This record gives sequence, structure tokens and C-alpha cells, in this order.
Amino acid sequence: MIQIYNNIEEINSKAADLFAASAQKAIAEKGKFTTVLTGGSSPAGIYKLLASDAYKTKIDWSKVFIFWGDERWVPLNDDLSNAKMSYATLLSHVPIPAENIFEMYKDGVTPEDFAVTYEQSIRTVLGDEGKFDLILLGMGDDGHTASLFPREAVLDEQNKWVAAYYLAPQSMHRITLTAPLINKAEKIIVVAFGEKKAHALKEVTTGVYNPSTYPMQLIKPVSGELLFLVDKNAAGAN
Ligand SMILES: O=C1O[C@H](COP(=O)(O)O)[C@@H](O)[C@H](O)[C@H]1O
Repeated sequence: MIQIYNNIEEINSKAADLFAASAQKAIAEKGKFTTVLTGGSSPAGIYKLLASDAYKTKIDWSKVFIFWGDERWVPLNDDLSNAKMSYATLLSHVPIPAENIFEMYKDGVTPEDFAVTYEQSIRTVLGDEGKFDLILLGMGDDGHTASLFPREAVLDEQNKWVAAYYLAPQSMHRITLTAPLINKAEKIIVVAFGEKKAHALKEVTTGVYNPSTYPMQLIKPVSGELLFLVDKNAAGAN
């Protein structure tokens, strides 16, 4: 389902409301909330809102378990780190235990080896079902999501839950949750705003199925819900 909003503030507010509601429901039903944060420029406003006084008391952060959808293979203090942005805007401002946060990077190991470790961490917290309560995703102007980039072999991955690979156009390694794992989630929210996303959004939602070019098309929950929160510019409604 696609919901179109007037501006980014409205998107942020809706996403924060949905995050809080998912957390409350999961904690009431299961005693914990497992979620995946996205990187890039789109989610910072959502994270700041969740860290604000109005929202942070709505969630029992001691029962929240944080993973990431993808990461550039850079240390936490690097400005390219998705985790660095998430700490700066959210995680350093809420009472979440450090052991509940699963950063997608570790010094001194290869990204490929760490992908195996990260999958094991997910299995430890979620069990072998691998069903996250809520996954937040962004979408690049090229239709990529997480680190599922156009024409990369990772798009064909069927078995691994987490994969790492060298992304030649960016001259860096990426580590990412794979589409089969993402699609197990209870709820997936994709946030996209700005006219630079309009072409990809149109292709992803109404174009011919061609995930090699528009990897976001791989995101099709098995039994959960997929919701796009977009602004008028991304929706091409202006
Ligand atoms: O490389 C990435 O880009 C996408 C989209 O980012 P945005 O800046 O256009 O919002 C993001 O979802 C992903 O986490 C990030 O690593």
C-alpha cells in the first residue's frame, strides 16, 4: 500500500507513530520488539522524533532489539556509517541496553565472515523463523533498498539471511539483509521523499517486474504488510 503525504514532517510523524504502535503491540504480546533500522538520509527525522520527549516514553526500550538493514563496511566513527547516524539521532538518547543493539560492523574481521556472525545474532534473538516485527527501509534514487543494488549477484541470494560483497561502483564493501529475510517481516515500512525518487518509485510500484534494475521490487512480504510512506514529490503528484 502507498500512502502519500504533503511533506517530510508528515511522513516522519506517521512512521514514528507506526514504530511506537508496533513496539507496544510486540512487547505486549511477546515481551520484546525486534526491529531493523535503515540508513541513508531519509530516516534521520523519524529517529529524532522517536528520541523526543513526546515519543520516547511510549516505548519500553529495555525490550527493544535493534538491527540494521545494511551498512557500508566502515567503522562506527566514520560519517558513512549508518549506525553512527542512528546513534546520533536516536540510540544515544533512549534508555536501550547496549546488548540489545546489533551493529552491522566489526573491526578485524572480513565482511563476509561477519555476515555469518550477524545472521547467527538474528537467529539468537528472533529464532529460526527470522520474523522481524518491523523493518524500516529507504529507497535510493536508483531503486535500490538496503544494500541490494541493481545488477548485483546478491539480488539472487535465496539462502543466506545476511550477505556481504564488494560494490565496485562505490569501491567499498557492503553488508546487507537479503530479500528472503526482509520478506519474512510482520511489517515493512519504506520511506521515500523528493522528486529524485519519483522515477524509481513509479517503476517499482507500477512498472514491469524487473528487480535486477529496480531491486526494491524484490520486497514482497510473505505474510506481512508492506507500506510505502512517500511525499507528493516522490509520488509525482506535484
Ligand atoms: O546506501 C543507502 O541508501 C539507501 C537510500 O538512502 P537515502 O539517502 O536515499 O534515503 C538506504 O536505504 C540504505 O540504508 C543506505 O545504505
